[in-house]
Amino acid sequence: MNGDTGSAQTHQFQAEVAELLNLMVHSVYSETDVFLRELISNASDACDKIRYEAIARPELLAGDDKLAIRLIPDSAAKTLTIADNGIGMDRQELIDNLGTVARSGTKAFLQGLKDAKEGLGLIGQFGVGFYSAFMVADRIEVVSHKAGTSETWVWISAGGAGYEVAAASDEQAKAVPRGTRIVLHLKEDAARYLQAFELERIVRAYSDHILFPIELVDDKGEARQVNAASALWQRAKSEVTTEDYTQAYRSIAMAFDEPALTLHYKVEGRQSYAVLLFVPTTPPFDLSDPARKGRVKLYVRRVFITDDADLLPAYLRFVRGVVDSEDLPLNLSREMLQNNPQVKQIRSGLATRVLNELEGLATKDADAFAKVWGAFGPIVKEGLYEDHERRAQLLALTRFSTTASDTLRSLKEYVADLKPNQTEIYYLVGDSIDRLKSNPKLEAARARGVEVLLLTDPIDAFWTMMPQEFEGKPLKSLSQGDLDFGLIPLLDEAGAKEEKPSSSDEDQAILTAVKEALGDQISEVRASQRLTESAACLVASAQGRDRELERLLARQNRGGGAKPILELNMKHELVRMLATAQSAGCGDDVKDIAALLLDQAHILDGEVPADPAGFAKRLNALIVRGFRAGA
Ligand SMILES: Nc1ncnc2c1ncn2[C@@H]1O[C@H](COP(=O)(O)OP(=O)(O)OP(=O)(O)O)[C@@H](O)[C@H]1O
Repeated sequence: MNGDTGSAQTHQFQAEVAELLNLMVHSVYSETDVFLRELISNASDACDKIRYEAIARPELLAGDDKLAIRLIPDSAAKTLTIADNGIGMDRQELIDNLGTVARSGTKAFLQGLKDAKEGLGLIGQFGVGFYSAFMVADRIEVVSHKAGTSETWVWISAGGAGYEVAAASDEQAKAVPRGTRIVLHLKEDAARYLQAFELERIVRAYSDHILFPIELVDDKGEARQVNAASALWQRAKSEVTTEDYTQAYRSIAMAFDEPALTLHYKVEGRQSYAVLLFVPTTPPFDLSDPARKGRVKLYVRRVFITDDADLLPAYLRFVRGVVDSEDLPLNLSREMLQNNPQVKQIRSGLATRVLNELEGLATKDADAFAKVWGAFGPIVKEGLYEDHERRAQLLALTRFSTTASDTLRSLKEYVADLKPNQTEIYYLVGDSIDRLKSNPKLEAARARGVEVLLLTDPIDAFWTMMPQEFEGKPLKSLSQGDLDFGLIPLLDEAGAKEEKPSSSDEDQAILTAVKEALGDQISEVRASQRLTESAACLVASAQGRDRELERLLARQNRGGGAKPILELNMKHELVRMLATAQSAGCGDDVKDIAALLLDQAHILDGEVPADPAGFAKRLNALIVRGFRAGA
């Protein structure tokens, strides 16, 4: 019996839990069935845990080694009980696990849940599983006995602000010799969860592939197994229907959508393992979690080991599923997982296979691939930054917005459409497609019909930092370093005879005067090869970081601050005016025009001029002077 047989202690829920419960209790969601899947999934996790722990401590299973989950409806009491003989929880675990939500991003999740019309999809993904039971119950009692301990504890809550934890009565303790028994006092409108056929239907729909038997207990106390409890990944592909896969996906990934891609195969040879992986259609909720953790579950000979084995690289963390090894030892420790050569081999094989399958999908069904890319492209691109080994394959998979088309393009398509003498793949990084499209740095490329990749995902500024090439063509930023489009013919040859950047004395004098006027706000002033219409733009040096990356880092106060180069369009009227002002000895005009050119270049990059008031003042002064001179 429990050492502490004192009266019940009342605890407050963590604020986020209280808010969550409020949402659940007053739930307007019609699909409340999901609560059962959540509780069964927790029960199954508890069975997984004890089976794993028992590898080292077999005594934990003593007297009761047939792990199972039981559903016990009681029409008279209007309760539904979900019981398991898994690992159980002690007093502190009841408080920690059922009184708080440990996951980061809870606030964002709650907001998402409030905003979403169809918020249910988020419930399981975020792991508020247990609390979803308050959609159907107005009071919940959890009686739990942790394996290997001698105490049984009861957690009780009616939603609201708090819960109670007390030592179990003798009768309760006897009913739960190990594991957890969750008694739901069903709300009036949830009475259908007392009906056997309804429970069976939900189990088949959501939890058929749970590995432990789920037994439905009738009013005579007789139990009947209602799930298939088979490891679907061990079955031959020919025996599995699309419907089976969808169900398995939903139960393994706790998802509600259809898988966009299913990989089911067995590897045999030096190492044998079965793989069942899914690419979801809708992005899982934890995709932007900074931990960037994958969730592929590792089993060893049907025993669940961990979902924390990083079986896929972080940039494939949206892939869900199972790997079941025949050869790994059951008692794999964390260190072994890190360093085990067999696990390493599995990792490498999996990543390659997933990328191959994605490639296959892109070839076979471009529309389906476009959807996958739309949902996960920005994540996959992280691989361009961190997976050097597979970079070429990843670049081939990547789809880009470009100046040439309204639909996304691959580099293969880009390279097939190169202009005569074009030896590089051009790109521009920024924060929105529309803003990039009006960026003056595109002007010279546009005049030659040269296609430019428009990169707007935050990760783009990072992977482009490293030298990249596709089929021997280097990728080149239009906002960095020197550009030489000279050999690529203009579209309108007749209209504009290609001119090399001017280097006349007058031009040189303009460049020197502007540099003098702007001082160390810029590192250099030079004649531009990229501009045909606009007067000025800012670029980074060939050795420095690209402009967009500088901006990103500066925004996060992480360095940045390298001085840009100001490029001038020597044919532009405003720039030519500098020469006139200079020869007329109007030093102030030269200064104002130079400052204005720099401010314009910042604005065209989507930035605010360093001194907005000064900018407005100078602009006004110049306009007034212009009008006066013309009057
Ligand atoms: N039947 C059970 N047996 C043992 N522990 C349980 C049981 N049910 C819940 N728990 C514990 O309570 C925790 C919280 O459960 P909850 O359903 O809220 O989220 P979760 O299961 O951790 O997340 P997810 O739903 O994403 O798997 C679990 O992680 C587990 O530690």
